[in-house]
Amino acid sequence: MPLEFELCPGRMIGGNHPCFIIAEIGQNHQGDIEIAKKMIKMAKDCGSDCAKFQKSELDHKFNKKALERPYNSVHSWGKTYGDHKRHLEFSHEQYKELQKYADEVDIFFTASGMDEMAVEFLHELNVPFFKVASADNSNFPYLKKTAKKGRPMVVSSGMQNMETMRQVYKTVKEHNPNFTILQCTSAYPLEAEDVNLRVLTEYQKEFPDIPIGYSGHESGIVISVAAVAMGAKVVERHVTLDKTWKGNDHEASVVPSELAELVRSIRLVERALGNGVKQMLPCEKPCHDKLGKSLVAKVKIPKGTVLTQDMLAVKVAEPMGIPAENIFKMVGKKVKIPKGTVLTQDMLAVKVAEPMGIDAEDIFKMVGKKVKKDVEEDESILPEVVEGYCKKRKC
Ligand SMILES: CC(=O)N[C@H](C=O)[C@@H](O)[C@H](O)[C@H](O)COP(=O)(O)O
Ligand SMILES: C=C(OP(=O)(O)O)C(=O)O
Repeated sequence: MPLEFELCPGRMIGGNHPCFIIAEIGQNHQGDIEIAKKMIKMAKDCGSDCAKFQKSELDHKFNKKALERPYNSVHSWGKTYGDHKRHLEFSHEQYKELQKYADEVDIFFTASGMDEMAVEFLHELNVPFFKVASADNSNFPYLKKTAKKGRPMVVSSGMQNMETMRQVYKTVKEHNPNFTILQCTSAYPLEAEDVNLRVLTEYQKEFPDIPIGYSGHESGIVISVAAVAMGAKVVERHVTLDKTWKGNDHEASVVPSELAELVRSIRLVERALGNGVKQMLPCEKPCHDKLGKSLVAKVKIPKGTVLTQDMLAVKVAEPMGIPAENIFKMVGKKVKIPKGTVLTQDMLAVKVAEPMGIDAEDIFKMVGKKVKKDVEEDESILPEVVEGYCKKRKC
């Protein structure tokens, strides 16, 4: 059983706990705090566990030239990348307001700290856990500092290979046992061929003592649901109010109806995953009673016969006999008279018996009568065992 830990106050993840679903609002709020609040409410209404943002201290995340680089994309909110990012970045005060709002709405609130200074701020803000965005999974000084703060961590693994992820695991583990690694491919939107859900299985082998999860950027919800079937204990998806809005992530996001369906589907799949113990369940009884196969005699089998396989057939039988799967165990066994058998003369013998059974002189009267309980070979046939047999001459 992979490790489980408390990711948010009162909310465990891993093991058999429900998958933790993160609605990644990211920068899909268009730089508008009212839209951001609407999205927090929407995340809650759709059943997600957490509303997440992206917090950067832009002068720490980017160098000067990177902020000055022209950003000519249709998704740009400014002439330079710096202008674009400044438009989308909420201030500390706005973060406090959003956190308060999330608290009122009753949904966990956090953000990825996109640089060390942002992590400092989020630590002061007392977020329940730190999200490490893919761009920081190779930022080892950041990982070490963040891990040392002692809050649980969700570490994404986009743009990375296994060797570096092993290093990430070791680095975080050294300072903090409570973290999860998410399989992620950083492309927007992500094609199915590039999702690589099997990495989840590899992660679980490589890192058996932490829960694993999935951060998806594909269109639709099916792949994220499949990730849960493959063992993801955390699922993160970008959310939007409109996929056609300006912004790099909207197309790879889910709209409210999809988010609600994603949550429902994940909860359904969780119910369906079960405990892995293969057994016939009580709910299968009606089907088994109607169509379950059992052993029937292919030929007349007199009492005392040693069974061979060619005497037996497998059928839907009324009443149901010995379960079909026991056919090979039956071979070599001697036949007794089972309950309900109509007696024939060759099933009966006359002996000095203990206890004394039906009088020997009644042997012919027995033929054609049914036995009410199983009679073993050589067992006395008592009057009460034979249906309609009356010991007294008068009946
Ligand atoms: C790798 C990473 O950080 N990815 C984030 C999370 O998935 C994204 O939301 C980016 O912030 C976003 O795609 C950037 O778009 P633009 O460059 O238009 O601001
Ligand atoms: C970029 C982020 O996430 P991911 O790498 O999982 O897409 C993020 O959380 O800000």
